[in-house]
Amino acid sequence: MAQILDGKLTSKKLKEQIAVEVADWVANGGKKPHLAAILVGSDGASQTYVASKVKACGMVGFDSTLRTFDETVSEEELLAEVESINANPDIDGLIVQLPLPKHISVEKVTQRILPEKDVDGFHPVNVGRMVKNEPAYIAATPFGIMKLLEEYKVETSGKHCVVIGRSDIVGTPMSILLSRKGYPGDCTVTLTHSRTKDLAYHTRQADIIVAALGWPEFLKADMVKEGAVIIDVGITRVEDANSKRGYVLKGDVKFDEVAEKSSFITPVPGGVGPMTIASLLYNTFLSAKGEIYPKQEAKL
Ligand SMILES: Nc1nc(=O)c2c([nH]1)NC[C@@H]1CN(c3ccc(C(=O)N[C@@H](CCC(=O)O)C(=O)O)cc3)C=[N+]21
Repeated sequence: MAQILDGKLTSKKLKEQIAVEVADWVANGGKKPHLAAILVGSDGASQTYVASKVKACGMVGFDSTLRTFDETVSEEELLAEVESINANPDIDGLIVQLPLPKHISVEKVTQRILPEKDVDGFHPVNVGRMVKNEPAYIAATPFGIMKLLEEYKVETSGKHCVVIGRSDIVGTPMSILLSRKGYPGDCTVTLTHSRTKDLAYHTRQADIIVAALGWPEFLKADMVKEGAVIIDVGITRVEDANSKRGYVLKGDVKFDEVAEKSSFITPVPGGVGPMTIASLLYNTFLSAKGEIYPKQEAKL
């Protein structure tokens, strides 16, 4: 039976640590970190995630600003909001919650955010710097997974890691971070996707599997080697009349049967999701301290 990689507990520890450091920073004259979030439309999941982020800011002593727009907002209006936040010296970090409506270009919006405020790590400058192992904001989900592996001292050196899903936000950066030199890294990585032939052939060889394809309960026990480490990034709302909310959350892993075979496994909820939020706070604090992109000296 696998040991649970408890993201809820680990994120709580991380947030407590951030709260202590922020209090100290502010007591020593540092500026209170401030995260701004832009939310477009009324998707239930997006609203939940953004609300969690805003709440988490309060818990660690950050200021937060939430700007919401109707899904009919024009691209131009959204870009103008991004620019206004870029120009606001009090705001350290800006995230634009994805997905965006079809008429708005994610690329355009992402590229308009100043790299030094891009605490999501989605801007090409941050992606490029991450790839080159230069100081960068690292996307919160892969960063959170790295921290979780570290917390539980999961061995990664020389391990074969199979990542399922090649998204910009999770699968691709995850494959890069895990293949990096050092801990947690030094993995041999196979990045698989919807065109991969015989996916189960690959996953059965894996010491570590990162499932990030967004297909509820896709990864079954017969696709997993005995003793593998399982990271479940999926979080899909599946209709369920028996549940009070009308849905249940399902990961990309068939948890019960895979847990019996694996050595470590992340649950959904309570695994990768909370680590994403803690990592976003971490990045925002780095920004406030000027630790990735030095802040301009205040002119007296
Ligand atoms: N610009 C941008 N940045 C993101 O980081 C971003 C995004 N857009 N769009 C969507 C994805 C998804 N994401 C999650 C964050 C927290 C949980 C989370 O806290 N989940 C809880 C459960 C929450 C619930 O009850 O629904 C858990 O797994 O325990 C999940 C998913 C951030 N994303």
